[in-house]
Amino acid sequence: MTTDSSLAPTETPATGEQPLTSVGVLGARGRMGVEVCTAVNAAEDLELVAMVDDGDWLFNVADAGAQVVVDFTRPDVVMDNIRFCIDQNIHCVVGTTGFDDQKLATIAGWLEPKPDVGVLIAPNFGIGAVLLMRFAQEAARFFPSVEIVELHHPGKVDAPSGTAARTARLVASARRAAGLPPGPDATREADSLPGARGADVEGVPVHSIRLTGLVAHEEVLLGAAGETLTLRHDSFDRASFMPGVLLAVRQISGRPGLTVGIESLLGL
Ligand SMILES: NC(=O)C1=CN([C@@H]2O[C@H](COP(=O)(O)OP(=O)(O)OC[C@H]3O[C@@H](n4cnc5c(N)ncnc54)[C@H](OP(=O)(O)O)[C@@H]3O)[C@@H](O)[C@H]2O)C=CC1
Ligand SMILES: O=C(O)C1=N[C@H](C(=O)O)C[C@H](O)C1
Repeated sequence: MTTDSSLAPTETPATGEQPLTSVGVLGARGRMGVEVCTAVNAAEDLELVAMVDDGDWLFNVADAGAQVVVDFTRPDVVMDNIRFCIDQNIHCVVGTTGFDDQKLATIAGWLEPKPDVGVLIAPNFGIGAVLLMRFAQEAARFFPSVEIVELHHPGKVDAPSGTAARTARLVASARRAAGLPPGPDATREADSLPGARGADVEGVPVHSIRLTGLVAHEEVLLGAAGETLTLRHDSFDRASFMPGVLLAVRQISGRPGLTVGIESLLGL
């Protein structure tokens, strides 16, 4: 165990005579990759067989016999990595961001001739962040105003964050299902500076902050007459993502096809 989380799904199962699951990590020297390698090394039922940080060495994960690959790389390379793994019959657990419906459909198409291969893509492996998304979805229809603020370390390459984009889509979808307009009740026409009101994700404003000292944080602000509700999640350490990553690594071989998010693995 690499974390002090008490959540049952993160506990290393008793191994007995079970064979170890061979894991390869893509982006192994990155901020997340280092943490994943440490977590896999510490898990009694998993074996770290390949660490890759360069697309040219991708074949290493296949040569090393990886059964599961964990990808924390970059939005511009992750599709090639997933394609390679599917072709090699290797299950994928993907934390890299940047997926839209079109890319997910492409991956689903690649999986069609490979009925035994599983790909799980999660914009956030933090249990608290997953719950925040669920709570925001639940609350969205009760408030005419919803805005999202995501706050991250300055090295983050993408904006808005994958988590904020997914939260906004879930909120918009919950509001549509309730017969409400997806976005807030505020006007945007009079913005005097472009960007002052944030990015527009399916009608929901998303504001991105990059600040030294931060890791990964998100707030969903909901407003109605005379009241507001603020939902906030903070990842102060990348260890917060490891229980979710290990849960996915352990379950992916039993979940063929494409899975988005770890909600179903958590029974949500
Ligand atoms: N789902 C979740 O819970 C989380 C998701 N993330 C996401 O994970 C991704 C990575 O984040 P982070 O670790 O901070 O980023 P880093 O930049 O720290 O790490 C990315 C790593 O990937 C390497 N890399 C680049 N191209 C390839 C390739 N073709 N094959 C293998 N490795 C490659 C990079 O090497 P080099 O530097 O040499 O280019 C680098 O070491 C981002 O999309 C981020 O948003 C982050 C945290 C949690
Ligand atoms: O880059 C990060 O750090 C993170 N990326 C993910 C995202 O874009 O949502 C998850 C988490 O916010 C950390």
